[in-house]
Amino acid sequence: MTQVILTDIEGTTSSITFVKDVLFPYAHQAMDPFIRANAQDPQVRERLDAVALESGVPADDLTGLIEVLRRWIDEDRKQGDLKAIQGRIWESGYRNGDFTAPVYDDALEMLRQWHAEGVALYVYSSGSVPAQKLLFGHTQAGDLQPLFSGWFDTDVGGKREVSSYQVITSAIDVPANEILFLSDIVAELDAAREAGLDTVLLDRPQDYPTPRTGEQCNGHRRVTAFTEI
Ligand SMILES: CSCCC(=O)C(=O)COP(=O)(O)O
Ligand SMILES: [Mg+2]
Repeated sequence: MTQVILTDIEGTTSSITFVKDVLFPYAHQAMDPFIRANAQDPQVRERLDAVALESGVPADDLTGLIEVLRRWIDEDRKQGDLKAIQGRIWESGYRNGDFTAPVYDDALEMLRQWHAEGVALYVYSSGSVPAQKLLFGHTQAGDLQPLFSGWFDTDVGGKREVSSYQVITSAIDVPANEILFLSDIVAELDAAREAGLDTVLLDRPQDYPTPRTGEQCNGHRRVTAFTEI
């Protein structure tokens, strides 16, 4: 019996185009002024030091660090320090009303229904927890944060690592087979299944115009909307 639903965001509750065509370009454009204005903020400085260590760029070379962060955005790197900095940048975008977050109508309907039925809802995304809260706090349907019982990002590990789902299962404190993980990425579902979670593949035509069938689904149940779950 499913007690908990753990959901991905990009390609699952919300469109890939919102992330790739709105959020990432916004962070790319604002990266330079944000870093120059906030490099002395201890939380930002800590992230920049980590980026310096990983990239080999000197920690005092702001221009070089900005270049690395922008390149990582272009490469869609799921890197924790980049994600934390992106979250800080998006904060002003949401607060200024530069954009709101689209959540698919079927996802909205079912998240509300599951919550009303007593199913505990959690998020697991590569986006930082603050970025997840901003997204669900600024949707076209208003603030959806109260629907969720908890949030996980790559602080628990990468989304393709089995151990990440073991950490999440322990944190939620529910047997793994009573947690249903929803994602558009088969490799993430493979890792979750190996940790004992139930899985469903979101294969939305808006995000994946060529349906993934047979072997490509690797045994995960495939749906095109939350209403089919
Ligand atoms: C929290 S919104 C930003 C999404 C993001 O940065 C990202 O990389 C999406 O990853 P997901 O794990 O939700 O597919
Ligand atoms: Mg995804």
